[in-house]
Amino acid sequence: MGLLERLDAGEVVIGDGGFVFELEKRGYVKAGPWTPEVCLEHPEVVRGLHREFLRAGSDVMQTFTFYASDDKLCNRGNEAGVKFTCRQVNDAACRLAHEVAAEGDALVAGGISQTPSYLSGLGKKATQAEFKKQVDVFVENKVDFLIAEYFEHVEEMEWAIESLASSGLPVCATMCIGPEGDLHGVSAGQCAVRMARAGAHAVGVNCHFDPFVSLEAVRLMKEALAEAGLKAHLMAQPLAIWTPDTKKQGFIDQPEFPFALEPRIMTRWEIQKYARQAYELGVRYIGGCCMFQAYHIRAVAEELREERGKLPAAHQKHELWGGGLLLHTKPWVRARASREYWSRLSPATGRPYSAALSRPAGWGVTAGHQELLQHKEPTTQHELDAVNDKFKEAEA
Ligand code: MET
Ligand SMILES: [Zn+2]
Repeated sequence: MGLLERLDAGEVVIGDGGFVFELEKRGYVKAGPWTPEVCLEHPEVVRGLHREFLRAGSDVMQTFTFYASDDKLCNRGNEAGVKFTCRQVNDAACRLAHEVAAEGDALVAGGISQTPSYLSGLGKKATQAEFKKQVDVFVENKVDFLIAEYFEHVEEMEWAIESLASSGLPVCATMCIGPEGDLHGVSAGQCAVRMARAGAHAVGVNCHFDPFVSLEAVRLMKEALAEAGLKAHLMAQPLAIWTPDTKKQGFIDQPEFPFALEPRIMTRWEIQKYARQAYELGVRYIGGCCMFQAYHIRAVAEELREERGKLPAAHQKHELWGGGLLLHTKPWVRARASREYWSRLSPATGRPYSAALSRPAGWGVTAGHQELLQHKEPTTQHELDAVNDKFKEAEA
């Protein structure tokens, strides 16, 4: 069954988790450019990560094509100075996703994301030309559906949806926004309305915020869609870290981004709560983004086992609510084999004197950088340009 048949029948579709952050940690993606050359450089690593998510219960193998538009990939050669084209990266990514999807009953989704062309103000034609190159490869590779994800300006998202819809394939659209809406001041609700009107079959959010903040944004989207009399499936692929303290741009604005976020990682039990709340809100495409690992996806599949009527292969090594601990040698650990225990536990950070909320280190940076670290996040291209100018001054 295809994506829309599954969603129209009210089934839960479980997405995958984070590739770009995970592979950065493993040493295959560079933070900064965040591009997915690894699909060609170390295909076995990408294949292995797809397999982990499949085993954990993902119904979708999403091509690792984040930031894989030509305008983003150009001048991003690997250490050997070899450059890969959009066509090469997207084609390799499609093959890897297909290969693993065939090992289960998974769907393959081709994914596109925001482009430098849009941010540099090159306009609709140039931006869509970038999307089209990716879509052509997805269509040739016969993916099952398409996802436009990680857009923070609804205008670019509309252009992306238009490009994807021209393929005739089902289109999912998630913006990396929270309840405050996009970076142009468009509310979350209006973003959903505009995504649905542009032709998206499923709309929602991905990345940038924690599962609970993200669901708040999806709730606003749901209300606005109902008010506008529009029908679209709801989708959520949030971070697997806590971001109760973020501003408009989510975890990008946290001082810990991107190299010190580990203390914020959610437990599997917290992700189970997310899965339940997402389901109750009516979200039927439930997955994850950055920091979401296979055990988090397994937690989604386990929480929704009755609704789905099945459990994933990885469940063989994980009994519900820590049941496997009954085989532990120590009786006080055996006593933890219960829902009562894990659903009520409040974990510590383990860091002496650690705080719940963060503060950037203030030493070792220039006055110019110091000012940048305190910046109020830009919400328009004009403001972003001004901050970039300041950055250049600070560097000079
Ligand atoms: C920064 S968002 C990245 C989304 C993409 N699907 C990934 O997992 O890598
Ligand atoms: Zn992400």
